Amino acid sequence: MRIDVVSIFPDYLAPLRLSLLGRAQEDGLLDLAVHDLRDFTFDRHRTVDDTPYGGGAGMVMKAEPWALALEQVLVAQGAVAGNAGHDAGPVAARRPVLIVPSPAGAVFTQAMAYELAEEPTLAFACGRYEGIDERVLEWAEQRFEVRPVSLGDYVLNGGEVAVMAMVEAIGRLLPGVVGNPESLVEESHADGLLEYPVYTKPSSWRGHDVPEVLLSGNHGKIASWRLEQQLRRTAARRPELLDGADAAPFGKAERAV
Ligand SMILES: CN1CCCC[C@@H]1Cn1ccc2ccc(-c3n[nH]c(N)c3C#N)cc21
Repeated sequence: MRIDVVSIFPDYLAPLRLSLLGRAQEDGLLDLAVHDLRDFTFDRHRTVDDTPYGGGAGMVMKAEPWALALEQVLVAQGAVAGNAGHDAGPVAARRPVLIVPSPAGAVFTQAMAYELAEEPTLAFACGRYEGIDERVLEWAEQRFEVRPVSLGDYVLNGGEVAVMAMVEAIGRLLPGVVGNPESLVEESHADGLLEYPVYTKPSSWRGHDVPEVLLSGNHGKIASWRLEQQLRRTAARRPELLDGADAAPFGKAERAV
């Protein structure tokens, strides 16, 4: 998978070069390109923002630098020929996905991560200030499948943190990135439930003991205990998830904790 990220703070994305995703890039499983939006400005101050029409606090990100940056992304992702002129207009049949982090977007979910992990390319537009001139999204709609996405119901200062989280959630699903793909199956949200509690040595620690069933070697009992823990945790912490999960083994009575 190729991922292109456009930001005025490219160094914010540096942690994506570390750990599992860094190894994935070294192994050729993931190709990550980060573009500085200011490289697509031509004034002395490399201006990317201006005052909002209609008044109001703050500044809005100017449209032209974004169009130039996203046109370069289209070329880099092979969606258009490199010699396409300025604003070459609508492009190839398959429009690459452009994710625009925004508090006004659809909330990012594990299901979305799985869906996006199937894409050959992804592009991310990290806004700042009060946001990006809306006409950029209108312009981009003819060239990308534009997806406004929110990390959650709280306000950040820009899109970079959201992109870091989304790229990690998506990247770890790519084949070969996580050492043991089995571990992807049992984790939170993979089956619609929160994950069960985990323990390691010593079996007794400061008066706290590991649940006996986990020391029994009885894999059937361990599996049942873990599913029960998932259901109890989900019922207690995220009851709204239980409507979509496979909670058949337990009636509503067992779900209440
Ligand atoms: C604060 N400031 C004025 C109010 C509107 C937002 C703006 C800041 N800001 C600019 C671009 C931008 C992109 C994403 C987010 C964002 N916030 N919360 C999320 N879950 C987000 C995502 N994903 C915030 C952003």
